Amino acid sequence: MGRVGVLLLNLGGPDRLEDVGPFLFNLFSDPEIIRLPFPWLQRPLAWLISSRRTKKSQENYKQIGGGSPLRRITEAQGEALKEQLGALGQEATIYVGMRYWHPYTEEAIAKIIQDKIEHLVILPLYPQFSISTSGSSFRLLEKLWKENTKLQSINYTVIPSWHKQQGYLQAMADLIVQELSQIANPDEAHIFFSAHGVPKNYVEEAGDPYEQEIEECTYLIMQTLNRPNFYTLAYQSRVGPVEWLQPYTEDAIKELGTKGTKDLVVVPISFVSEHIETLQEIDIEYRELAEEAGIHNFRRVPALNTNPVFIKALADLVIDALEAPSLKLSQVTQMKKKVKIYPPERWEWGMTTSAEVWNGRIAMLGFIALIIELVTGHGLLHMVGLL
Ligand SMILES: C=CC1=C(C)c2cc3[nH]c(cc4nc(cc5[nH]c(cc1n2)c(C)c5CCC(=O)O)C(CCC(=O)O)=C4C)c(C)c3C=C
Ligand SMILES: [Fe+2]
Ligand SMILES: [Fe+2]
Repeated sequence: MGRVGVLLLNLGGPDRLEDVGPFLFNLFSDPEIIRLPFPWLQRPLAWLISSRRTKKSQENYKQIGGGSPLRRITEAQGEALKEQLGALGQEATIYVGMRYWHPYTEEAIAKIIQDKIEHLVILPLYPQFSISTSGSSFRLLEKLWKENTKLQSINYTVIPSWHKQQGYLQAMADLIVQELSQIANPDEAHIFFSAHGVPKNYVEEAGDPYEQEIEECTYLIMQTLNRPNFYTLAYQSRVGPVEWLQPYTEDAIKELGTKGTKDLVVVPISFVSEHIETLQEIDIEYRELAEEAGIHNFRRVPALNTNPVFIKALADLVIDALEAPSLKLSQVTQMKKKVKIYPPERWEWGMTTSAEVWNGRIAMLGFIALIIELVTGHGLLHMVGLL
């Protein structure tokens, strides 16, 4: 085999407080994050939402040391993966491609071309597929591939999602056991899986498999754990006024408090690194909420980061992918399309009735907000709770 590369895909996060605004602008400029019927509206709306959200978001980043640890952790995962692959007899160069901040996916691709990589494995660091995460990165890569003939000669394969991978499930179960072992009555503790949410219409209209993969994954972790504890799955980090996947984490915590739960072990499920939503949202906001609800023993299972069992799982995924027939970016989108998932036309043009309604609402909101903002200096989006 010739030169082998692994491209790790991730979201990216602002390294410093002054990066928060431009990071948010990049995020909201992505049509997979905010769906609009008119592409020309995307950037003005992204500008509006990001500039109104920056201050609040910066306050949160301040609470975790003034920036996201995501770059540092993802790069450490890359180094550990390289070492593990080497130990298994597979030399490879690892590249990190972030969607919304440095090092950008485009930068990683430029290095891959420069290094004359011949075999490439594309591995998103999201165990479960969502249109808004891995889907967005695949979209971007598809575009880069179409534009560049040098990329077209690389023999590459995509790993769409890996939420059932044995080593990954084991690593998650191990971390939960470690946390439970610190509680006086471990069997009494309630295990609380908190997944990052997505708007409900992603699943119900666009056919995003995210909810199903999260549910399967949670179930399989509980099976691997093989303990008698009760468990709950809920969704965190809702943004904006529309309905997201339910139950919401805050509601579920309050309800458990009302029912008399005393020991809660929170497991972040949709992301493999510490980031703002584990360090700030769970550790600070949800902890406070739990305390108020009478849950006095609130614990959070750490993210996988460079956990050796997890890194071995990633290495196994890469080795299996190199041995299996290759899966192309277009095949992933086609494959999902067949089962009414990830339909590009529908996605771009909003052909379903309710997507139309939602697109219309957003467009209208954008227009009105832009005008009100210009005239009064006060944002409408702020009033409706989007910011
Ligand atoms: C699997 C994980 C994630 C999904 C699904 C996801 C969807 C999603 N996110 C937003 C809006 C925002 N996300 C933000 C930060 C952020 N999101 C994820 C992961 C998922 N997002 C991570 C790991 C991070 C943090 C990175 C870091 O800095 O540590 C933010 C910015 C932070 C803030 O202002 O709150 C926004 C905004 C939407 C709208 C969405 C689905 C459509
Ligand atoms: Fe997000
Ligand atoms: Fe988020």
